[in-house]
Amino acid sequence: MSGHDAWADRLRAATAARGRLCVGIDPHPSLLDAWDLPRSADGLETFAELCVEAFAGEVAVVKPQVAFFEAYGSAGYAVLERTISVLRGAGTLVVADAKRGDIGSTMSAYAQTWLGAESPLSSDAVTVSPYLGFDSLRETYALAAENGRGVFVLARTSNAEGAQLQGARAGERSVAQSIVDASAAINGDGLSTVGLVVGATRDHGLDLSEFSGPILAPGLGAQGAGVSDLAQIFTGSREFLLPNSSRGVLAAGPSVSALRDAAATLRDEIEHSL
Ligand SMILES: O=c1ccn([C@@H]2O[C@H](COP(=O)(O)O)[C@@H](O)[C@H]2O)c(=O)[nH]1
Repeated sequence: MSGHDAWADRLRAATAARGRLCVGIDPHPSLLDAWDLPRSADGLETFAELCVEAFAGEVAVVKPQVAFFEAYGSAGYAVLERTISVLRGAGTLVVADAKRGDIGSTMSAYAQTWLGAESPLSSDAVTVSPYLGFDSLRETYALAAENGRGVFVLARTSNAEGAQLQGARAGERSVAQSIVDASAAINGDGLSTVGLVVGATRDHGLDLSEFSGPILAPGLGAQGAGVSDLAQIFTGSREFLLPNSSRGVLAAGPSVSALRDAAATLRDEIEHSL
């Protein structure tokens, strides 16, 4: 590492202070409608500003869904840059949900974009897909560790369609289990740079006993998972669990106080249940 606090230490401190909830910023067109905002870059900007006002400094981790910003081209990216920067400036950790995955040489460019210290999109962590090969992400893990950032690798996603690929056998174990085991091996350096994405929507069937890094668990609320499911699904992995809800919280908008209250209520339920 080069002069940065380790990602895992920053994440532990943030969740100890503000709870484990990760709130998503997912500006779905239908949410722009519901918030009486235009389906345009201006509407996106107002949406993001209201979210930032509600969540910055209040919740530990915020996860902007890059797809909904990308949809507006360069103007959308400009909004995303400001969103990330203001959240991070307020001490809220940002996980960019970009789900990047490519051959290693191209991954290096993606890694610089999301984890490089000088990038306008510089985030605390990024989601990545290992399905071009876990080892194609090696340089991404290395850059994350060097810069005190994190990476969340898709292991067992929250959607039902993921089962066919992720549950397929790779020798003695499932493909998803091989991702878990390879991630645990990288974290053997003690930095916990590599986190997993494991959906909260069902029993994942994974052996997480050797994995001590953070686990991002989407699926609460709109996808049907409940807070009461978390403790059972993630037995043994509760300390470093980041349950995620996006639409479930955003449905409370556009009122900033209602958004903040919705996040605080869910966070308290999570802390109580875990
Ligand atoms: O397995 C996964 C990985 C990522 N996601 C993302 O999380 C949010 C969930 O949004 P909700 O509105 O709470 O359903 C969204 O950005 C997904 O792309 C996921 O759901 N499952």
